[in-house]
Amino acid sequence: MALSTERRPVAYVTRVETFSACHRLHSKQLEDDENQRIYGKCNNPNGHGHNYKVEVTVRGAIDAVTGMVMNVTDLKTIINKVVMDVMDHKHLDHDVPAFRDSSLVSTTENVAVVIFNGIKDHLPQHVTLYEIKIHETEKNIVVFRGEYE
Ligand SMILES: Nc1nc2c(c(=O)[nH]1)N=C([C@H](O)[C@H](O)COP(=O)(O)OP(=O)(O)OP(=O)(O)O)CN2
Ligand SMILES: [Zn+2]
Repeated sequence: MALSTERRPVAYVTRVETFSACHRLHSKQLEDDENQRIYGKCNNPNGHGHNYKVEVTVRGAIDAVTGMVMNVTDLKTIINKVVMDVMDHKHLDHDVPAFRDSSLVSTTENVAVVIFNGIKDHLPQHVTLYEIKIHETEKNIVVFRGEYE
């Protein structure tokens, strides 16, 4: 059987979800006064809440038969499992194992990394996770693309 040499177009597909959660910016590796100095009002002992918007973008070749990189319905199922079931209406520091059981501070940067690492292994083999973008507020937005230095 001859292999096709035709190149397939590559596309980026994004699914957006929102979830509500509360948290406190507080490092277990710092003294209380240092936490207060660095995080200010976000170090409030009783925490504060956000309506997070998370954008999950995958990259892959468009399948010539289905016309899809991957079915967005399947992406929705993965996001529900990794993000919504775990983080929605939760206290990130007390309820989410990635923060509760570690010294990770629940900054939006770290929320993005946790979501990225949770989603990447659930994707079909031919698809890669390109980017997690989180809007913590309308003004505070973080992108993680799986990069390390
Ligand atoms: N690099 C980061 N800095 C800050 C983070 C973060 O995740 N990464 N998070 C916070 C706090 O969680 C805080 O809730 C942000 O609130 P705030 O700055 O008050 O939010 P707004 O910008 O929307 O509100 P303004 O009233 O316009 O200041 C802080 N820093
Ligand atoms: Zn906050």
